[in-house]
Parts: sequence; structure tokens; C-alpha cells
Amino acid sequence: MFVPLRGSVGHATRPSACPPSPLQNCARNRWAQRAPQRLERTFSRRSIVLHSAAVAEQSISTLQEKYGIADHVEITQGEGGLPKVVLKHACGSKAEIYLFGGVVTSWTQPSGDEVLFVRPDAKFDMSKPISGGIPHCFPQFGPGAMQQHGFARNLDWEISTSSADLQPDDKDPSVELTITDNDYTRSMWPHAFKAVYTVTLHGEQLRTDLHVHNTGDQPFDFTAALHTYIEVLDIEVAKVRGLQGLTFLDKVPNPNEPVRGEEKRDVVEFKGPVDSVYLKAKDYVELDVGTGAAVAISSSGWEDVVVWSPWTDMPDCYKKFCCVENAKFGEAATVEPGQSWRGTQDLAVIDL
Ligand SMILES: O=P(O)(O)OC[C@H]1O[C@@H](O)[C@H](O)[C@@H](O)[C@@H]1O
Repeated sequence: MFVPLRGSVGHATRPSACPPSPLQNCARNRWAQRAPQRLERTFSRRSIVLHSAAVAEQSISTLQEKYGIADHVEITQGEGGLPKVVLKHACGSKAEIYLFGGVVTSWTQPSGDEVLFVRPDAKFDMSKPISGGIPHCFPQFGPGAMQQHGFARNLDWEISTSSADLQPDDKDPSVELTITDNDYTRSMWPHAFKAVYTVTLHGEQLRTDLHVHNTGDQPFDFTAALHTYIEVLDIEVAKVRGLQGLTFLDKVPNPNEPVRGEEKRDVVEFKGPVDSVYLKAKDYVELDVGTGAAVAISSSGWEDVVVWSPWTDMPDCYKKFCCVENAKFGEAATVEPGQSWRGTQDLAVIDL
């Protein structure tokens, strides 16, 4: 993780080849203003749409041939032999994304310090969703009628494009993953949809962009979240800022009957289990990981923020992570036929 204990802090000591990111040198709100730019620029995009071929039927080498971009995007074998996409930025940051679940399992700073957390009980054999990193919750955040957190994290996502910005001083490696409805999804949620998820390394920052398209002829509703697991020095020294004044739903007493409250604290600390959905949150929230650094989370479209620590329900690992999740839960998203919903999330490491 990004702790200053090893004598270097990746986000503070930057290789000269990589110019300081806006976040390092500028006020947080300036960074937040930059967030929406993302993929609107012109890319050298290797856009090869896979028609109905399932990822499972494709060999990793075929994927690499189609979507690999030297030095920036590599499709390789991950744990359990599962295909994963590795994005590498010239500044030294790196991200790994498994096609199973479309889950980002690793995001490292140029120093090699990991920011995300994968639980020790995570399985990479497709017997259950990968527990950790940034799993999808879609089309249900839960609890609800279908399996907890929906089906998107159990599906094989297909690569639809990969890209790297041609600008010599600003190459942003990116991969776009897609899922569409099939018999399995329609058995739980009878709607025609296409979800397109783009993961990009912008310097040291990790950007995600989710579009949910209604490809059917009836409107549908969904709830969703990016269930982001972040490594902390110790949960008892972790703090979340940016939630003061918000209404929250506390799910600890009973997830099916959350208790409504108002957040009075400017700093949320952890002294026991926490499982709260903060409604209509601001577009910026910060997790102080206890090392003198924080993860800055800036978002659009995602209206709510979930803070979750299982505490001693997960005795082997609860001290080491905190989930701060961008969510769309308080009011479900409604998407008309032919329309789409979009949520973006930008993560950056900042010094406090
Ligand atoms: O499915 P996972 O990764 O174990 O996460 C479960 C938790 O996910 C959180 O997002 C929910 O707020 C919790 O209520 C839930 O227990």
C-alpha cells in the first residue's frame, strides 16, 4: 500500500519522466473540475468490436493480438488462468482488470505501492465474484429481489476497444469492456441492456466510466455501485471526509430496514462495523488511509456514497481495508428505450 514506511512514497516522489499530476500541485476542487474531460479527446483507438463471441471462447493470445498496445495495454493470464488486462502508464502507474466481473483488482502508483485491496478469501475460479478491488454492483445494489449486488460481477465482460493517447507526453492507456443481456441476466432482470465500462490510467489517476444503455423497447430501473475496496494502514485510523450534513441509511442494525440519520461529523471514523449509504452526496469524498495520504474520489452521475467496514465479521482482514463506494441507490436510475445512464469515478492519491 502507499505508506511512507518504505522510505519512499510513490505519489510524492515522482520520476522526472512523469510530470506532476494536477492533483499533486493544485487545489482539490481544480482537480475535480478536470475530471469530466476524459475520453472526449482523439485516441489512436484499436476499435475491434467482438460480435457475439464470448470471452471464454477466446484465447488470451488472441485477445492480446487484437487489443494489446505495446508498453500500454497487455492482455495476459491472471490468477486461476483468468484473462486480465494490464494498463501501464509511462509514469509508472499500473492497473489490472479481470474480464470475469469486469473488476479492477489492482492499481499501483509509480513506486509500486498498491492502493486497492483484495480480500484474502477472494476466489479466482469463477465460483463466486472476485472479492476486492472495484467490483460492480449492477443492476441491484441490494438487498433486493436478486442476488446481493446483482449479476454484473459474475459475468465475463468482453473487451470492445483498447486505446492509448498518441500525445507523446500524455499517453493514457484505456480499455473498454462490455456486457449485454443474455438468458442468464434476463432470468433475473427481464431487460435488454448494454453496459460499457471504460477504465483509464490518467497519469497516476485511475478513471472509470460506466454507461448503461437501454437497448430494449421498455423503460427500466436499476440501482448500482462501484464497490471500491481501498487498503488502509488500520481501519481504526482511517477517516472519511466529505459526508457532513448528508442523510444516511444505516444498514448495520438490519440491512432490510435501514435506519435513517443525519451525518453530523466532518470526519467519519471507525470504532465498529459501518454500513451506511449516504444519500445525494457531493461529487468529492476522501478516504484518509492513515499513512499521511488519502484516496480522493471524485465522481459524476453516482449520486450516493456507501461506506462499509465489516469489522470483526471478517476477522482476517477487516483492519486492512475500507470500502468507499460510489453508488446510485437512494433513487433508482430510470433509463428510457434508446437512452443511457452514465457514472464516472476518478481516484487519485493525495498527500495530506
Ligand atoms: O459482497 P461483498 O463484497 O462481500 O460485500 C458485501 C457488502 O457490500 C457493501 O457494499 C454493502 O453495503 C454491505 O451491506 C454488504 O455486506
